[in-house]
Amino acid sequence: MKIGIIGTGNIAAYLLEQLKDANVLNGEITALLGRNIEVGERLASRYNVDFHTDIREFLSAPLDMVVEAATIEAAALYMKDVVASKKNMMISSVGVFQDVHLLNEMTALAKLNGVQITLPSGAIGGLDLLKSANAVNGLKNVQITTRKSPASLGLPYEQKEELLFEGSALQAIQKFPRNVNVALLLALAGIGAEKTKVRVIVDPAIKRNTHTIEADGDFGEMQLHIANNPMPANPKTSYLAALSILEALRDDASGVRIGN
Ligand SMILES: NC(=O)C1=CN([C@@H]2O[C@H](COP(=O)(O)OP(=O)(O)OC[C@H]3O[C@@H](n4cnc5c(N)ncnc54)[C@H](OP(=O)(O)O)[C@@H]3O)[C@@H](O)[C@H]2O)C=CC1
Ligand SMILES: O=C([O-])CC(=O)C(=O)O
Repeated sequence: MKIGIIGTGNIAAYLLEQLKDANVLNGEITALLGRNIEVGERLASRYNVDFHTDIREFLSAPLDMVVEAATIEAAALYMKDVVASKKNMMISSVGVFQDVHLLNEMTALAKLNGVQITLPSGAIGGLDLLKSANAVNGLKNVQITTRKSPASLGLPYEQKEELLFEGSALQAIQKFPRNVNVALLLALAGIGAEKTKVRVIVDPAIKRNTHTIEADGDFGEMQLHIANNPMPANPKTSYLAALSILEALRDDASGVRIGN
């Protein structure tokens, strides 16, 4: 499998470093798309991949899979071209699907072009459970409480503990586009972005990015607490988010699917 990455930041660099060892995955990163030429060329020469700033040149490479690891804006800008060029795609900036019409449009485009769009589990878990719980529309309530340090939320160091936000996943992703992609994932796996409830707390005493997910419905109830180590290169992003892409790439290459 030949993999292209959109983005030249934290997750992109992590994937390049991991996949330089041919034993990690039955696949290799061959191309990068970015807008930061200095960083892009540095990564390209270090990991022996092609660097492009032009989407058409990037997509003319023989890629089987494109991993978006950039921003919601970049995902919105490029995903139609990727899928229309018959390449499978993995999207990290899941917040791009706050517009449900866009999700429907992309679903249709993927089917038309015979490719798969994957939204990896990212920095959380429990999506399998929510999907099963809602198999016959029996999921009633889903809530996520995200607690992060000021550094992870991009706030001043001296910020006191505070409930910064309480509302729907739809409102949350608009306010915190770099921090609550996970809320959109939950919404898409469950009861939608308007009904999924989100709380965001800044906590100067906390070192980890924590997400507490609560759900109930006809299946019963669940609580899942995840205390994620932040990535050193970007503390907004949890290490688990990068690991989930690696694992999703591995799953894509295997013949057996575990879960759901
Ligand atoms: N689904 C999930 O659970 C999670 C999702 N995420 C999301 O994953 C994404 C990647 O995370 P991470 O790597 O840590 O973020 P970083 O900020 O470290 O990297 C993002 C990179 O994208 C680049 N970029 C921005 N705009 C464009 C563009 N138009 N074209 C190409 N490259 C662009 C930026 O480069 P520059 O600005 O130098 O041009 C930057 O280096 C983010 O959207 C993040 O919010 C993160 C954690 C969990
Ligand atoms: O990495 C995390 O803990 C969550 C995150 O940033 C996001 O969902 O955007």
